[in-house]
Amino acid sequence: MNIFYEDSVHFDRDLPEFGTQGGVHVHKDGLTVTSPVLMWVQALDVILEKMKASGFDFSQVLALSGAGQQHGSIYWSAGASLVLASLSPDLPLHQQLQACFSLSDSPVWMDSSTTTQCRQLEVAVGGAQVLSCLTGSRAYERFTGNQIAKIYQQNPEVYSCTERISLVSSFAASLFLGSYSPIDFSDGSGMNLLQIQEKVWSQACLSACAPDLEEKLGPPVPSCSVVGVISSYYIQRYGFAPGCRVVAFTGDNPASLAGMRLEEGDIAVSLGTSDTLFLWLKEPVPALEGHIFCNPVETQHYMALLCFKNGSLMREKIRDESASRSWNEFSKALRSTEMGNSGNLGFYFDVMEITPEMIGCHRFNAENHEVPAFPGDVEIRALIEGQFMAKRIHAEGLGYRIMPKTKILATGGASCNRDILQVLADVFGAPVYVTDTANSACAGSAYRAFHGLAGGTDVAFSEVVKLAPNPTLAATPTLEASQVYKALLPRYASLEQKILSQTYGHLE
Ligand SMILES: Nc1ncnc2c1ncn2[C@@H]1O[C@H](COP(=O)(O)OP(=O)(O)O)[C@@H](O)[C@H]1O
Ligand SMILES: O=C(CO)[C@@H](O)[C@H](O)COP(=O)(O)O
Repeated sequence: MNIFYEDSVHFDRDLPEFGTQGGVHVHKDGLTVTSPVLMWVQALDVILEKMKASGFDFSQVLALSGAGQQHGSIYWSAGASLVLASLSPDLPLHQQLQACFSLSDSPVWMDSSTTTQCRQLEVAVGGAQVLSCLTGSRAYERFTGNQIAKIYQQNPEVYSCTERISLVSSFAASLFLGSYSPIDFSDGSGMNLLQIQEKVWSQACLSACAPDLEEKLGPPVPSCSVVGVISSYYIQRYGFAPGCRVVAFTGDNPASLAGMRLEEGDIAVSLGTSDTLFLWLKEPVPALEGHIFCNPVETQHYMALLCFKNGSLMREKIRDESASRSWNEFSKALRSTEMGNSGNLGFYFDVMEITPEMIGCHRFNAENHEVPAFPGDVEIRALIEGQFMAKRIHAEGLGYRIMPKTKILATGGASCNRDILQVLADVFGAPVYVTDTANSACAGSAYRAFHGLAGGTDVAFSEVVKLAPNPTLAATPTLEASQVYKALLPRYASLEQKILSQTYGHLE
């Protein structure tokens, strides 16, 4: 349960021949975003060579797993499986796999060029909410089904000579297996193709996207499945032990949930440039916002992902306006104002928010009258309480329920601010812990490999990782907090609805 080796390859710097920026190519339309698939293959060569040069003892590895950005897709050309199965240990992977891809540039999660296909998919299945109930999300441009539909429509010849489509995660697993790895349920939930309850491909979605798609995807598997053993290529070239198990790879966010060791009822709050919430859900309520994925460590459960665009940048703006650009002053304001802010509530969205779709600043006094401004201290508390009430309300909208054992794991830049974390603990009525999640997706992949090795679905993940380092307690809810927020939360929710209906009324 200790991390003893870490290394990385930086695509732009270490593989400059591919000419990427931030690991991707943004195309002229500004919407299409791809990465060269051979760059990813070569990155694996580079990292394994680095490990070998450092003296890493591959023979000690009993099992491995991994994670990849969600939604991105790889198109293997006809005959590629034969090449994959007969790799020569004398040559690096990238030299041998050059002719294996029917599409050399893989669409990645940043791509937003498939709006047409999204609307087509929603119409085909009976609407956005129906699609969300089936697959956990309404149609999103980056979700793989819509990407596949675009390729089929715009490049039918590429589609027809593709024998297999992988996600980034199952692609990387395939490289280690020397054969096509199945897609796991959790990362498979980011495709708008998988029925998250039944855990089978949705025939309605498949046929709305492209013909013969089921055979190109292969059957999906539980995320903790052992999908095979390492290919002889790695045994001969790097000294892996024969029989080293490969546990299904998954998406980076599901792997982070495993790395942070979330359990039922827990919530991870990343307070970075944007704020992101990961939730562990037992009974999901798919909605038109957020994403519900199958849970990567407990097959019968779910996880949800909610993104709030107005995170730290909004906090910085209010800090600059109301706390002389100082986090210390900002904290002082939080400490000098009372929970509930004497009934003053605020909504602060500098840029168009995702959850919910809203822009602008709105302030309400205790009588629910909109007011133009608050005193500095009140403004700061209104911002932080408002941000956390919105998180709780939208999480509960997806089926999230706070339980007596709920833990909140806070990460990201603003998680160093104990006064902000105190408000988080108070609004949720649950203790807040801080955790170092740098590389949590990698740590989560190692934990998942261990889980798969220990028996997968037959063994509780929490049992397998119980000796991992624990997060640190940072804030516990104040005694009267639950009373205060019990009254404020419904008020916040109804004011949010009021602003939304005014906005939509205005747009109409
Ligand atoms: N003491 C602090 N209090 C509140 N926010 C802080 C504090 N220190 C840093 N931050 C915020 O952390 C943000 C960076 O968070 P980080 O997780 O590194 O972002 P990213 O999403 O880019 O990885 C900065 O934008 C800053 O506003
Ligand atoms: O699109 C999503 C989640 O839906 C992204 O979170 C991708 O999974 C990429 O991950 P990062 O680059 O942000 O780690």
